[in-house]
Amino acid sequence: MKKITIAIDGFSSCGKSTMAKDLARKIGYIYIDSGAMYRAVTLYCIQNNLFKGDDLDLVKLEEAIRNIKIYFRLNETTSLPEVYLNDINVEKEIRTMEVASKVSLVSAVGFVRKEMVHLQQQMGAEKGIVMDGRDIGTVVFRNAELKIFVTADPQIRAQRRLDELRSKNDFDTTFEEVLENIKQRDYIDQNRDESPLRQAEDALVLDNSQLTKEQQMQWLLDKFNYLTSQ
Ligand SMILES: Nc1ncnc2c1ncn2[C@@H]1O[C@H](COP(=O)(O)OP(=O)(O)OP(=O)(O)O)[C@@H](O)[C@H]1O
Ligand SMILES: Nc1ccn([C@@H]2O[C@H](COP(=O)(O)O)[C@@H](O)[C@H]2O)c(=O)n1
Repeated sequence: MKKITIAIDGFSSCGKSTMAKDLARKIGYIYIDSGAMYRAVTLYCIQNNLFKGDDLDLVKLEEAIRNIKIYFRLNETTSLPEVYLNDINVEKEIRTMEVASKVSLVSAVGFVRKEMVHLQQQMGAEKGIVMDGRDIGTVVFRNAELKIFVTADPQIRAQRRLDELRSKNDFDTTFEEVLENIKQRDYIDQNRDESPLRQAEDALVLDNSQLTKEQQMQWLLDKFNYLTSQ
């Protein structure tokens, strides 16, 4: 069967990667979490002291950006791609609240986006890919055959993320901190000049506030099956 490109965009912590990962596994496509790439650049900025508070040293970052090597490698046990920053697996380090609190500042920078989009387009050149993010259907793969825009109530998103943090033994972060981070990232992502978070005109919208993971997966699979049976 001819492979297609699937773009899943939407708000922070609304379940995009859960859906994208599950679908890719079911249909045998490559899965790419584009947010992990922006998180990896942010981790680089933190590790190299490019932040003074919320001020980012753009001159140093621009000098460094071409030497920041980001790629994915499959974890043989989980069969999921994991992100590498300059040859080090940083899959765990990029998921901290510190990175989450700074990533939208980094992803708003034009030259950072240019580099990441270029890499993402290379990864999807052969199709057969499910990529999730903020600008996949509007910028990275404008011609994607299937575009999904996911949303959910912020309070529900925050509770899901908090449950996840608790399951990873983070008992320090509060519900209010998670909610604030989600709202702040949504605001910056929607209001930045470079590729702001928008629903593509040809995207199908899914509000999964009241859906289980299984229900949202079935919804997505139905859309995929319908499209590829045409
Ligand atoms: N329908 C659902 N019901 C309950 N929990 C869900 C549902 N979908 C996803 N989750 C959980 O919500 C949390 C956030 O999901 P996920 O990481 O997939 O979101 P995301 O949109 O990719 O987030 P981010 O933009 O921050 O990367 C995860 O803990 C996930 O297991
Ligand atoms: N295509 C994308 C993907 C992500 N971002 C930015 O990265 C942040 C982290 O992404 P998650 O999916 O891991 O939450 C996100 O808040 C965006 O600022 C982006 O700009 N474009």
